[in-house]
Amino acid sequence: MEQVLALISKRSPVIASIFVLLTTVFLLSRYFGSDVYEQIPLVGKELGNAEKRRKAYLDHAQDIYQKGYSRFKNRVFRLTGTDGDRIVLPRHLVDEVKDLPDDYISINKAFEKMNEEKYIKFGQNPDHGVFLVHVIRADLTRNLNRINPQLAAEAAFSVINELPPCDCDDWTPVVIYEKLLRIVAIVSGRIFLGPELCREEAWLHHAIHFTVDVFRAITKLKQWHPLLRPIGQYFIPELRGVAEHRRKAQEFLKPVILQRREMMRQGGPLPDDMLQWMLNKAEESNVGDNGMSEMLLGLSLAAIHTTTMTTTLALYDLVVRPDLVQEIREEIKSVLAANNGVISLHALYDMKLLDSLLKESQRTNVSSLVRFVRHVDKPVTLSDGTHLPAGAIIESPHKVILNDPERYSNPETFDPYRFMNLRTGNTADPLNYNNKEQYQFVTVTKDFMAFGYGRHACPGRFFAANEIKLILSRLLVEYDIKMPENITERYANITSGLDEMPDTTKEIMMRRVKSDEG
Ligand code: HEM
Repeated sequence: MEQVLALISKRSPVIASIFVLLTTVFLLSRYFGSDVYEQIPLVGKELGNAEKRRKAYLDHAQDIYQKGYSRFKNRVFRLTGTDGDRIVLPRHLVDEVKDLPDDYISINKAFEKMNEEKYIKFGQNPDHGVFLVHVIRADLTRNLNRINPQLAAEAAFSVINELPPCDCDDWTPVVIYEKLLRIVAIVSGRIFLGPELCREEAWLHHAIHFTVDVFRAITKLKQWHPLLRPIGQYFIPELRGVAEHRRKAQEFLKPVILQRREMMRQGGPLPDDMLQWMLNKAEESNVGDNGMSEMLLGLSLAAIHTTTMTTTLALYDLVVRPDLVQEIREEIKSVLAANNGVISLHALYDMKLLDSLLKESQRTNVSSLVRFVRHVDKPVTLSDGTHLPAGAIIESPHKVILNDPERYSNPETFDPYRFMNLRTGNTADPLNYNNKEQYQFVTVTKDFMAFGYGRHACPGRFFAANEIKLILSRLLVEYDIKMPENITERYANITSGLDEMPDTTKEIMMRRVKSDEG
């Protein structure tokens, strides 16, 4: 070894350093791969050492979760992910830990690890996260009824403004993800920053690309071994993009925040948007201007990517089913007619087939194979005797649960009516919920965690659900959609590690509905 080192260090000190580093990584990965959680069965042992299991996880994580679930459905098991071992809890134990205090089981530390905080540098003070969730619950969700007309107006405007003209007589190919990204950013921005700023390119560009670069950078970082990520970061241009977009977005927000503070001092009427609701509470919660702009960016990050992905996935499911497009369009039109043409909260609630389609789309396109990811801050012993050591990552195997025939009959079939029929009692409920409204799109249960579970379940889901329904209903009333010539299959999702994402490069064909049909 010494001879090898001497030889290469003579030639190049850089190569020598890399050699030393790789050797260290190899030795450490053997160490980290050793059974630190011996009592918990390891799935995928036969794949080889920790590094081999990590690589297998990047390529076919779903098979490993499926294997673990088939063997240990109601027991704890573990597997090796991109960042070391992960402990997978059965549903009844998720219910047990969800009630533990945050200083035992933390979502923040899990987010930091999952989202590579070390390199992305969200910079979010944990108190800001608590503040943001509080404003979303107390102001955004509680006022959905009041803000719905603004949301509906912005959806109507931006759908037509952002999509190409798509002449009524000609089908036009549209890369729909790109368009939805802008539409979602504008419609969300209407409620986050108000009607003037939500369409400002200076904000839109950086809010959108900050979000896109963050998620791309995370995916790329995960390809590197954890110990090599300090080097890997320099090969990921999106990380520089993240820093640049954050800086530019903050430059944009600074004078906006100052102007709002001035308006508050003058005591005149104040805007009715998320920024203002946050500013109204900022003093009592000790949040400064920099924290405010960090939070607005964090809000866009939480809202834009998730909402765009969910809408794109549902459209991909819909566009290959022309009869369903027609049926949903008729539902929208009849609900509109019954509500004097106004898409009120009540009207959205009545769109039960659309709601069911969205939930079935989430069931079959999971975005992430796991949910309820938490970091164990203080050791915990569960009722079955399992010891969760401090530092462990725990989770629920979301995708395999959604494909378990005991919970969802014929899980391999995409059934857009599934959740509508369960809600109305048209099909028997294998889960025997007392309240069949548990099958609504926004409801979280231990059998359906698309929006998470427990006290940290997504607080923005009510807003997101309304926004998605408003955008899709406007799009379907204004446009015909179909697949391009000679393509009949739904566009396949792209998978890597835990992620299952829509292919964001795909086109669908669009045509403006002739006005007498509209
Ligand atoms: C379809 C769109 C969305 C999806 C699929 C989604 C999904 C999720 C999930 C899975 C979590 C983690 C929950 C857990 O682990 O228990 C979460 C947390 C969160 N989401 Fe969403 N989300 C969406 C839209 C939004 C929107 C529009 C907002 C803001 C208005 C938002 C704000 C948040 C926040 C602040 C958290 C952290 C909650 C906490 O730490 O307590 N999300 N979301």
